[in-house]
Amino acid sequence: MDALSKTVVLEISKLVEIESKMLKIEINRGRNEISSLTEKLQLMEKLLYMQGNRQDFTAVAMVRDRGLVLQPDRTTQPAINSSQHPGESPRDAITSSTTEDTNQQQRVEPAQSIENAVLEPEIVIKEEPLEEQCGVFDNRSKCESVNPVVVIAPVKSEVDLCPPPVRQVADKQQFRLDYTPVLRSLGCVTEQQFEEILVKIQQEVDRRKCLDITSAERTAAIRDIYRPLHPHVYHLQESFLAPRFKQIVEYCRGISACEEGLLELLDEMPGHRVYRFPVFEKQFCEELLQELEHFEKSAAPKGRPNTMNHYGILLNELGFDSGFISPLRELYLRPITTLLYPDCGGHCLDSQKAFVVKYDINEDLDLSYHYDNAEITLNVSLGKDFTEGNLYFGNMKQVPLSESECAEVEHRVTEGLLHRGQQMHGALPISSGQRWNLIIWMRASEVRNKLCPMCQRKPSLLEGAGGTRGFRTQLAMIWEKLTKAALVEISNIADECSAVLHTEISLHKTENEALKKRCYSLEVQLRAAREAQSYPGHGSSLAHRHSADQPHHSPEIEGVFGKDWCMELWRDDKALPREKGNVDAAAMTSLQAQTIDLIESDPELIFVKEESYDDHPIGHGHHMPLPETPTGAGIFENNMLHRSVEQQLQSELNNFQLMTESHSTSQACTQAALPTEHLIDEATINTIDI
Ligand SMILES: O=C(O)CCC(=O)C(=O)O
Ligand SMILES: [Fe+2]
Repeated sequence: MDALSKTVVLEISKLVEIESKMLKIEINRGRNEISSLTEKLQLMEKLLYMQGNRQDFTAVAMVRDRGLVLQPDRTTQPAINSSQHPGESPRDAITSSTTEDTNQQQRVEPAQSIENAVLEPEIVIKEEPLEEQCGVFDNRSKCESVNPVVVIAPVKSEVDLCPPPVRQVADKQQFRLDYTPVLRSLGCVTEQQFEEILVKIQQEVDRRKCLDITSAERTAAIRDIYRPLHPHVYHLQESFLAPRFKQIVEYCRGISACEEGLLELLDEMPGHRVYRFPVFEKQFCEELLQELEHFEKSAAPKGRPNTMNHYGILLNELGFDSGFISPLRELYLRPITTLLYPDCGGHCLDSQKAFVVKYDINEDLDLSYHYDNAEITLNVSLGKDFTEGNLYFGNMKQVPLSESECAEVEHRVTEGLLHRGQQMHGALPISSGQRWNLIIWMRASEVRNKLCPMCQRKPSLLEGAGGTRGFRTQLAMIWEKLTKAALVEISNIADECSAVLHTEISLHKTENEALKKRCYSLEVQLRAAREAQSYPGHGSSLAHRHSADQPHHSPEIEGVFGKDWCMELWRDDKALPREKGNVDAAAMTSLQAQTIDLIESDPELIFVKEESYDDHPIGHGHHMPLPETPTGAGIFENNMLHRSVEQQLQSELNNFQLMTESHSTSQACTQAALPTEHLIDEATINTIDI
């Protein structure tokens, strides 16, 4: 197993080494390209600014999460229904979902109209790891169209200029063809201006390419630097969850659960498929906020939650994913989304991007109209003492803005709003306090592998940085190698073990054979001794020889195995435990019993004893057939066997008594006169007749 661990370490080190080399290359390349693209972007900003002030439309470059969001002012985004009701304020166009919401609506100050909304141009760039921008469809793979989607559109006629793939951005001619009309309309007319834009775009592309690396670096730094205030909030517990939420989930887990039944348990925004329900307990929200504020104040590095929110926290970098967000998605949210959104991958959500967004009077106040890079989004309000800041929802992104009708939804602390990621929505400005929200963008690779939700194309997946294969794939290969190595190692160990066992078995066999012979020999001597007893004149020499050759302690057969004869092993004393001092006498009794038994009955009885030698079990095929014994066939139990031998000895002695009385003198004289060696020889061929 030690060799195995070494292989693991070796393989993983190799993998990490390759991975880091690839990352370094990527970093360098990205750094070089960033500077040139930055300039281009600046120029583009200028152009758009000029254009925004000059023309009566909003230059909205909606990036569809992975591209540039160029919007002159964020307050222009809630220009809800403005096209349908010219002159009406965006907020007037919002329809409320509940009575409470209606009251809320009446209290709201009218927002700026589109006409007066064009203030400062703003470039909002989605800041997510590249793989989250457009089609991370499996580990390390990315949708090929990774460059920003430049969607430059007046509000009333959104124009989506699909992006050329990265390679083509480098192809100036192609870019010119694709973008010249729009850029011209925005005031980009000279060759120099055009060049500058190209540089900026390229820089943005490259910046995005590095995002996963910088995120990994931040994650590592946070792990090193940051000490949590409430470590327990990182691990999802049932006690964090609102009782009603648990009931809803319980219902969804039931086999008879259906959408209609579920809808009775939720607040629904009619026609929008937006649902509201309690998610967390108030106390948990407070503790989570304390933890997040503690992190905010710490020296740990922080990334922007996305391209649109400037303030907030990426929960994966802080370490919330594995212990909190993933189980929340898998165990609690998926049963709900399975019933509510089977058509949007609600049944197969398999990853997420989770973050917290923060709104404050001196920071972000609201969030522009947008859609998410998600199949389903859960947005939970965490607090803190804010007023206003409701959400509003329009149609799915495919529906032209001019045809969209929006509705405002009150967002209450501890409650969640569940909606399709591709449904257009935004957050209205807060008027006081802070507003913190937990956002979980839930994704289904099954869905996005077919159609990228950001560029609406079938994604052609690219290998991510880190070699030709994804990290997981490589890890799987290492695992396979390890399994094979383990198999070989384990087989070797098994082979060794069985070889030892086989050797031991054959040793035992040899030992048994020798012991058998020895038993016969002793038996012969015993017999001679008996006869000497009956015929004192002839037997004295044999009796003497017996006592000299076979002392009454364990005999040794050094010539056979170079080890002591072990009577205990042979006889298996487990069933008849004895004090050490009694062993020798008992051994001899038993030996005598066996010796006679060998002659009286089938010698194979000896092998039955060996089988009960359970410290060295004999494998299949080595079992000896059980003889029919006077005490019954196949008795393995040691003391039973021992008793049977004793009984046999007793009967043997009785027989012997009878025989000595009835034997003729001549017979006895002939036997007694035989030399001992000859007797032994005869005994070994098992032909002694008594
Ligand atoms: O601020 C909010 O509640 C909306 C956040 C949101 O829609 C998003 O992050 O995708
Ligand atoms: Fe959103």
